[in-house]
Amino acid sequence: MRFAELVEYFERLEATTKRLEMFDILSELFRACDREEIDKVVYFCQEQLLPPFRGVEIGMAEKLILRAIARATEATEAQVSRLNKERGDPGLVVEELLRQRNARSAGLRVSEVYETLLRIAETTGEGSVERKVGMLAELLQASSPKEARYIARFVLGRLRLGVGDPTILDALSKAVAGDRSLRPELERAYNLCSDLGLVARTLFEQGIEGIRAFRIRVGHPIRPALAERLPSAEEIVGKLGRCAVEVKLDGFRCQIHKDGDRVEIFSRNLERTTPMFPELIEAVRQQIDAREAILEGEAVAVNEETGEIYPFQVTVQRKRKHGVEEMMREYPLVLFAFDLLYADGHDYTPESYSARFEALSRRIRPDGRIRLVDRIVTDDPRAIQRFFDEAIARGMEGIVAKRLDAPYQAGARGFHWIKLKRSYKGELTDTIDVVVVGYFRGRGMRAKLGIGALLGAVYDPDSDTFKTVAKIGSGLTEEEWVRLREMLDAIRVEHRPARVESLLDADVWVEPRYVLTVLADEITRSPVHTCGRTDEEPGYALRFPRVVGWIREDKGPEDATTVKEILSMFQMQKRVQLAG
Ligand SMILES: Nc1ncnc2c1ncn2[C@@H]1O[C@H](COP(=O)(O)OP(=O)(O)OP(=O)(O)O)[C@@H](O)[C@H]1O
Repeated sequence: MRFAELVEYFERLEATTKRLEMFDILSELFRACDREEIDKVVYFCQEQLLPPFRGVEIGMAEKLILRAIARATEATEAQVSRLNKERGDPGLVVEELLRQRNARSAGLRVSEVYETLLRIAETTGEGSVERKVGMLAELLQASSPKEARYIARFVLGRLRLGVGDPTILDALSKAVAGDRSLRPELERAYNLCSDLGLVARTLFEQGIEGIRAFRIRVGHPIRPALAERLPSAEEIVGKLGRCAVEVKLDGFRCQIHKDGDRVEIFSRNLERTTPMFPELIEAVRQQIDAREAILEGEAVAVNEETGEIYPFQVTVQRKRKHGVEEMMREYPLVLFAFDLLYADGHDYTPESYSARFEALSRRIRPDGRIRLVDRIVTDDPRAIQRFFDEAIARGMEGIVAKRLDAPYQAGARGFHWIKLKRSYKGELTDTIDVVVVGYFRGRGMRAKLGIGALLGAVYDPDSDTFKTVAKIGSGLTEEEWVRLREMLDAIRVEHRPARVESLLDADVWVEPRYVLTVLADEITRSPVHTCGRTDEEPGYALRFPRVVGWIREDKGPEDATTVKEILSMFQMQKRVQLAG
């Protein structure tokens, strides 16, 4: 496929405000692809060169892109920079400048553009900045004005097509089978490898048989299993019967892949975090009794003298402050392992929790930074309550109860795992993670800041859409409001994104990207929000929502709380209110 053709599809995707239309455009696009390029086209749609766990980034700041534009268009850097200030989009700048020169495309193919961009990303070391600029300038020079617009935006990370992974899965299914029937099988494969390009290419090369034959592999992160909620120990036993109850630690979720001496660690949202945890890498080499293994656990800072687990604020410094080396000396981490997914050719994911935990305990050699998570196995709600109270007293977040006979459910939130957290008096028993989809300018004092309230949405994986649930106007300091507004302005979009369903009209719409944790008093029925709304019934809203903390870096928009979770929290709240 020619890149010019792909760009036509990008333009159509950008223009649509309807999710279904987006689905149709994508399936048409995929149908037009051949097997050599389908993975690349999928990556372009996801606005990446490779899945995030591969850790490949183009690594060019706006300044360098402007320099490449100047070189490609033979304008001066000052001219380019001035024009960029006016337009606010280097994509439009390069388009305009090339148009003035009557530039024509050299007939670039999708794979050529992709490979050049990958080469730019892989260029490192001395003199790499200049080489990157040179390669990009050459690519832009070979482009038509419109092609250059999208290349520049892609390199900047500002393509903003607003396409979600489930929509891509649906569209792949439609492109091959004519309908959405293949989605569950494609999704299963995706959950096992976290690489949509690979799934697409396998589908195009080997058909659905290839997808069915998909197995987990060391080095490819598996999309993590997630927990549901219930409000009490009684309800947990009611649902699971005899179950395992583990402490819920508040640190970094780590999925560890061991291949001989090579060890990789992936975060909850499947980014490669290996460099953050040198002491755990070493511990894996020493303590894990397997040549190849995939295991999961939570890494937390532990006070070696008292054995106490530090609060999250201490653990998280590993990410924010100083160098890793220094933090490692000051607050070394311990990994509390809770699951084994794979070991030496054996896929444990279809096996029961009991079998997996037993195998996990056999594979960990004692005396090191890798330990088994604390747990009990019981069918007595009082024992669970006691374990829970002790966990809270030790500063833990709560507990996670696990169904003994459940397989590992990659990429799914289900009642195989149930979390119970400390409840805040008079408030919901859990916080809610909303995606910011827009903001309102506000009145009075707030108008001065340029932002008065956020429009927060939750995620609906079935339709791959974001549905509004709250207007949030408190919880941040003035400085934080201003900082957030600046961050939102950088991702603003012209019209309501196609995947956002809203009855409210935000003053500024933004690409759904940032997730904030919100505390609220309760969930109420509301006619103004689209979360849970049907033709006959009003939606749901958060009462007195306020932001706690800051943007959740470990969560992408699709990791926000889901519509289904809001509905079940609403039911839980009714039961708790009745009981109280
Ligand atoms: N023993 C444990 N078993 C499973 N997960 C645990 C355990 N201890 C801590 N965790 C953490 O709890 C998370 C599971 O809770 P949940 O499914 O709600 O994910 P989440 O959306 O990140 O939730 P939260 O915002 O509550 O951390 C896991 O991602 C993991 O990081």
